[in-house]
Amino acid sequence: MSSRRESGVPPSAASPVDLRVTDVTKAFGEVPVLRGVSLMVGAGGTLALLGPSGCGKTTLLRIVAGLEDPDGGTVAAGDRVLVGPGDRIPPERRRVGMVFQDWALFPHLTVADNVAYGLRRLGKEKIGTRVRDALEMVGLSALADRAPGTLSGGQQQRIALARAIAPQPSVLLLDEPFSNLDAALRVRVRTEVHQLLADLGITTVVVTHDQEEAFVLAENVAVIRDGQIVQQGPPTTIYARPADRWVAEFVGDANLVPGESSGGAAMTVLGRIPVADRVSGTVDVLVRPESVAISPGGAAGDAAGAARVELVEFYGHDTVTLVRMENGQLLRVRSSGPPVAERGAPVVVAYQGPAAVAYRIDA
Ligand SMILES: Nc1ncnc2c1ncn2[C@@H]1O[C@H](COP(=O)(O)OP(=O)(O)OP(=O)(O)O)[C@@H](O)[C@H]1O
Repeated sequence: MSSRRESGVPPSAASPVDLRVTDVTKAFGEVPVLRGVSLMVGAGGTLALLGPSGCGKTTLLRIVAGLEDPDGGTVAAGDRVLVGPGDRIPPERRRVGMVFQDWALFPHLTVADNVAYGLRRLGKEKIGTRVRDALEMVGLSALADRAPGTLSGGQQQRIALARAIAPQPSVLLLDEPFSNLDAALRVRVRTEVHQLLADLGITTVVVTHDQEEAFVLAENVAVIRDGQIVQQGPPTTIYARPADRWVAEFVGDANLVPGESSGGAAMTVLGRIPVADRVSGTVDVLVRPESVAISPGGAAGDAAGAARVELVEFYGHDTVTLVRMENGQLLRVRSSGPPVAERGAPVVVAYQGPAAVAYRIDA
């Protein structure tokens, strides 16, 4: 896909604004769906709203877009309150563009007419320019006269994006943008969209249930569970220091290794593991699979780290080895390159990461 940098297409005319969602609540009937959600996206930044199915992500996007009204709380973009006590800007005047999960393209309209859909209040000439710019931006100028049904999934996805950016919104919302694409296409289209977002510099919220997608696309991630934000921060922080066990397991492979912690270290079946924040007492230590070194051969006597290989998964770029420790605990170990030991072989494993996060058992 040609990008703005390559094509010379001008950036969105609207200057970036920040987006602030403050204490938003929403219930459908008696069922609370959003329970005091607050988040901030810096001007021109990208935030991924990451959570499991049914936790309220789409509802929040629809509230920002104005397709749904909150029961309480405020949504503001720059100096404009989009919705809040006593304020409500109608959807068409919010300058918020949305790409729906199913793309919602009109099958009976051409690609160009789909992209022009949100521009009806502009003059004919301006509409033509905006449509051309938007299609050029997503690299699909040649397809302007086609019907959406004759395009590939990846192309339809880009048309939906072009339609959302053509009105030059201040805020762009993407709801599960790649869920309609098969696995092979998804990674390529994701990179294209990532490049486009970087070029556009529009304040963007991407909704996803896919941790990898959230981490790749956004410089900030808000993790949502049961209608509440449980953690917000850069992907590296969320991965390394998850707020609780649930987040730890939701954002990647997690071994939770029991131990006794005091004085900044926990004694575990893997030996001594340095622990962050001097958490003490009976704990679960978060050990990411790549923080475990594995070597073939048996451990001397009853030394810590003795294990046996239960399963080997070779991924090409790396290998995940499932090992069973002598106390029965199963551990996932990720090492670069090919497998180091076969199923059933004795191995020795050792912790090799930075100070680990520990969760108190009674917490
Ligand atoms: N208009 C509505 N009327 C009644 N219930 C609704 C309505 N819209 C959403 N819900 C319910 O609210 C909850 C949250 O839905 P929402 O679509 O926001 O979740 P989500 O996190 O986006 O999930 P998914 O990824 O599966 O789309 C769900 O239980 C859903 O059934």
